[in-house]
Amino acid sequence: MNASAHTRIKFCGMTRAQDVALACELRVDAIGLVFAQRSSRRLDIEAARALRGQIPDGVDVVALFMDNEGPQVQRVIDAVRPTLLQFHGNEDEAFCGAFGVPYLKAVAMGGDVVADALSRHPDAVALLLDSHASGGAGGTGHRFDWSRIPQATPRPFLLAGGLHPDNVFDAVNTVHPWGVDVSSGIESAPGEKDAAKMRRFVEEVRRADALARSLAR
Ligand SMILES: O=C(O)c1ccccc1N[C@@H]1O[C@H](COP(=O)(O)O)[C@@H](O)[C@H]1O
Repeated sequence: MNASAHTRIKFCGMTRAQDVALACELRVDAIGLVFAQRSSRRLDIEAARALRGQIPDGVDVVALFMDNEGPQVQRVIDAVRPTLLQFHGNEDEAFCGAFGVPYLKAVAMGGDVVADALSRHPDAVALLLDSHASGGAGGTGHRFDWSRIPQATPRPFLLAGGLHPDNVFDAVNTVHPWGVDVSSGIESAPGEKDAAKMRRFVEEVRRADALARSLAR
């Protein structure tokens, strides 16, 4: 058990100023802005720049891509200045590392997990274990079978996929992830976050952290 348990929280798919403001007030660790082509939460660069301007130093700004072209990724980096990139598609290590910005790499836990998928990105800051099958998008609200997570992972990992305020306490207690990532579980509609769900989600993660600390004493 970790005596200083602090599970990182990433709120993803933010599209509205009031949601970003509340996420910052709740002191989440990272805010995700989506640039994946097929997403209903996709932002254009101007909207993303405006939201980015609200986010204080110390909160990671994560730009999420899914098989976007390199020049598109670069345009977002130049205009939005994310502190982290998140690659959710079939991007290889060379592509992910080519932009000189630290990155998270999503691993598809929903299909046939290729044995070495977890080891392919030794330079990633962390892996993001999500419920999609390879080639599928995230942000679906579905969870995967957490028992598929190996005992030891080569990088720290964020747990994603189908998390919400009613299951995140169990998730943190069962899986002990480095962080949790949530999108639809704190929404009232795609891209529109629900203030009460955002608050409860953070409270439940911190309740799980407090339990972990008390068990470590
Ligand atoms: O959020 C999206 O629209 C999205 C689109 C394409 C790839 C990934 C996407 N989101 C990521 O998926 C996970 C899981 O989402 P959910 O909590 O199950 O709704 C989310 O954490 C985002 O990082």
